[in-house]
Amino acid sequence: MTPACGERPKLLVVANRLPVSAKRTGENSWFLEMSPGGLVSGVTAQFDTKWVGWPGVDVYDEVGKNALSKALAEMKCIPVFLEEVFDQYYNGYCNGILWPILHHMGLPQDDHHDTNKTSQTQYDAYKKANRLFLDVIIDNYEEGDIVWCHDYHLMFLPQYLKEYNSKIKVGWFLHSPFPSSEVYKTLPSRSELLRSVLTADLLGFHTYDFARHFVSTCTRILGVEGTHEGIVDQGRVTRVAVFPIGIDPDRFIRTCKLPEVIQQMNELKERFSGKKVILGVDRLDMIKGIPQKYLGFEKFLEENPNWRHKVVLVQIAVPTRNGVPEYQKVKTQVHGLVGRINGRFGSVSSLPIHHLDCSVNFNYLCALYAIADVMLVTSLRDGMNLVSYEFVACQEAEKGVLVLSEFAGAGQSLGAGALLSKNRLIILGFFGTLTEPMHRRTKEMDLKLNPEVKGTLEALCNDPKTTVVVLSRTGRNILDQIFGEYNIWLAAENGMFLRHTTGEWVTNLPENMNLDWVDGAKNVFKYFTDRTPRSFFKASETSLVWNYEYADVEFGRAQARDMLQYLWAGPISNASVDVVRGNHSVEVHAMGETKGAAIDRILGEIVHKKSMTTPIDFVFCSGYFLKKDEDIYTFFESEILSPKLSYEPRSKSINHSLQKKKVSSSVLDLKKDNYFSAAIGQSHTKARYFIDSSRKVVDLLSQLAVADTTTTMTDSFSDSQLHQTRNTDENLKRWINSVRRKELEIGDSELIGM
Ligand SMILES: O=P(O)(O)OC[C@H]1O[C@H](O[C@H]2O[C@H](CO)[C@@H](O)[C@H](O)[C@H]2O)[C@H](O)[C@@H](O)[C@@H]1O
Ligand SMILES: O=c1ccn([C@@H]2O[C@H](COP(=O)(O)OP(=O)(O)O)[C@@H](O)[C@H]2O)c(=O)[nH]1
Repeated sequence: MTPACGERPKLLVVANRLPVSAKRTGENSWFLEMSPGGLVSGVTAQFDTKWVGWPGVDVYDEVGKNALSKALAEMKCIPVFLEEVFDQYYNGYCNGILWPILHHMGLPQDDHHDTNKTSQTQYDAYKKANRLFLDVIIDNYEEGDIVWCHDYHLMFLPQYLKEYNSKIKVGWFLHSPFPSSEVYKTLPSRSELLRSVLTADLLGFHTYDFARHFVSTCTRILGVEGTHEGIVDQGRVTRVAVFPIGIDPDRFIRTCKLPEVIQQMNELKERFSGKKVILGVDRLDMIKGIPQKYLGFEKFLEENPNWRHKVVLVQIAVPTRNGVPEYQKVKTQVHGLVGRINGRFGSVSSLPIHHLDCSVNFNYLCALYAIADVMLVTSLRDGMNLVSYEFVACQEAEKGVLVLSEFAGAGQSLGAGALLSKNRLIILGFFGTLTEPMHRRTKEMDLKLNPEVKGTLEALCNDPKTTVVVLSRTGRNILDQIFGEYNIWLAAENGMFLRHTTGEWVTNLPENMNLDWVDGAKNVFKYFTDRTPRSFFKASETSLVWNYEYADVEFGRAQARDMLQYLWAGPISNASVDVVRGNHSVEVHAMGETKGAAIDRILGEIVHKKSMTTPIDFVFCSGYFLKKDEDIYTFFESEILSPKLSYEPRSKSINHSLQKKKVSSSVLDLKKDNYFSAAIGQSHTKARYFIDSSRKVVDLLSQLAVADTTTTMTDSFSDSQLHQTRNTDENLKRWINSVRRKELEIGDSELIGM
C-alpha cells in the first residue's frame, strides 16, 4: 500500500549501532549516552526517524531487555539483542575480516591452526546476526516504510528483506571505502555478499571512487553489467550512487560560542601557551594511522630541534573494538611509541605527546578543535572522516591548518582547502618576472636575477615535490648563465629548447614543423644587415631577429619596410611563420612558437624525464608575457575544462636520443581551485589575476616555499595587491575560444615577454 497523499513514508534506519549506547545502572534501569563513531554523528544529524540497532551492551535477562526497550523507545530506538552471536559476528566477521578487506588491508594472517573453523563460525554468526536484525524489522515494519540498511555489518539484510517481502523499498549505504576488485576478491564469501547487496533498490557510497570500485567488482566477480545508473542483472537495475555524508556545522559553531566552551578554550590556550597545538581525534583503529602519525612527529622533532618544546601533539584515541586482536596490537604499539617519543624529547615540565585513551564530551571536543593550530588526519584509509569537517567548523576564529590524508573520503571534498599538494608545477617568465626591476630597453646580456628571489627560488627548486620551469623568449646562453646553479627546468626561445640544469639542451619542436624558409630568410637578413650600418641580426633554429636600434632611425625604418617586402615576396611567401615588427626590429619565427603551444610539449618532456607518475595537483603560472604568449594561461584553463588523459613526449634530442614512452596516468589533476595564474603588469589578460609588479611574485613564491598549500595561495590572491580578472565559467569559455584567434603584438617586442 502506498502512503496516502501528503503522508510521508516512514524511514527505518537499520545500523549495527544505535545512536545511543546503554549502560546498566540497576536491575531495570539504564543510562543512555551517545555512541561513538561517525555513522552515528552523520546520520543523526540529518534524520528524525526510527532506528533499529544493537544497544552497545549484552543483555540476557528479560527484565533488563524490557526495561531497556522501554527507555530506548522514548528516543525512537528499537534494540536488536545479539547475545551469544555478538562476539563472532562483530569482533570476528565484521571487524576481523570485512573491515580490513574494505580498507585495503587484506585478510588477517595469524591463527593459521584454526582458520577454517574460526572463519566459518564467524560467517555463520554474521548471517545469524543479520537474521536477528530482520526479525526486529519485521516486528516493526508497516506497509510503505522504507528500510535503509547501513554498512558492512548488514550485507545480507537486503536479501533477507526482499525474500520476506519483495515490495519493501530497501537502500544500503556503505560508510567505509570499497576496495579495488583485486583486494575484494580475496574474500571467500565475496559473491554471496555482493549478490545480497544487489537485491537492494539503491546502493550508496561516500565517494565516486568507492562506487566505481564496487561496480567494477560486481562486473568482474559476478559477470553482471555496469552502466552509468548502476548494475544491471538479467534486466533488473540496482541503482548505485554517491551520497557523501556531512555534519551539521551550525551545531559546532553554536557550541563554540557557549560561555562554558569559551572558558575551556581559554584554559587550554593557557595550558599550551607558547606552543603550537597539533590535534588528532580518532578511534584507536589501525586504519586511522596513529602509529604512523607518531612516527612522523618523532621524525619532525628529530630533524627540527628548534621545535622541541614549542609544539605539542594532543591525541584523543577513542577506545574501540577491544575484542579484536588487531586492535589490541595497535594499542600496544601506540603506547610503546608514546613512551619512546616522550622519553626522548620530553622534560619534567613538557611532554611532546599528550595521548588520551578515552573519548571526551562534545563541548570539550569543540574547545579542542577550536584552539588547535593544526588538525592532523593521517588515515591510511577512511570512508569519510567527519573529524576533519568538525575541525573546520570550529575554526572560525583561529584559521588553523587541516593536514588531511588523501586516503580519507573527506580528502575528495575538502581537498581544495587542505594540505594535499603533492606535486607542484611552477612556471615563470624571466624578464619582468624574475629579473631586477630595470628599463625595458636593457640588453639581454645585462639581465640579472632579482637578488630578492634567489633564496626562495633555490628552496623551491630543491623541494622534491615542486618542479620549477622558467619559460622565456630569452636564448639558451643567457638562461644557462643565470640559472645554471639552480635545480631547474629552462625552456629557452619560448620553449623551443628545453633543458634541466643537470642535463643537456634538447630541441622541443612540434612534430612536422617546416623550417625550409629559414635559410632563404637568413640571406635576406644578412643582406640588410650588411647594408644598414650598426644593425645586427640573431638567428636560432626557428627564428631570426634583425635589430637596428643603434642605426640611424629613419634609415633603419625604411630598410625594415624594404626587408619585409623582400621577405613576403620571397622566402616566407608560403611559409608558416609569424612576423613581428618592433620599434627597432623585425622578427620572423616559426608559427605556433608561443608559450601556450610549447607548454604541452614541455610538460610531456618533463613528465617523461622525471618518470612522473603522481599527477600534478597544483600549478602556479606567472609572467610578464606578450599578448600572444598568454595562450599559456588558456592552455591550463582548457585542461581544467577537458583534461587530457596522458602526455606523450615528442621532442627530438640534439645530443642524445630520447626513448619515447607513454605516460599512462593523468598528468594534470587540475580543478578550478588548484590552478593559479597571474599576469604581471597587464590587466587585460587571460590569467586569473594580475599583479602590478614583479615584487609581488617574489612574495608569492616565498609563501609557496614555506607552505605548500592551495589555501595559502587563495589567501594571498584575495589580498589587495592582486586583482581578480574573472571568475565565471562563461568568461572562461570565451577566453578559451578567443585564444584561437591569431594575435600578433605590434610594438616594442624586444624584451617584453621574455
Ligand atoms: O561502531 P564501531 O564499531 O564502534 O565503529 C564506529 C563507526 O566506525 C565506522 O565509521 C565510518 O563511518 C563514518 C561516517 O560515515 C565515516 O566518516 C568513517 O570514515 C567510517 O570509518 C563504521 O563504518 C561505522 O559503522 C561505525 O559505527
Ligand atoms: O571523544 C570523541 C571523539 C570523537 N567523537 C566523534 O566520533 C566521530 C568520528 O567520526 P569519523 O567519521 O571521523 O570516524 P569513525 O570513527 O566513524 O571511523 C566524530 O563525529 C567525532 O565527533 C566523539 O563522539 N567523541
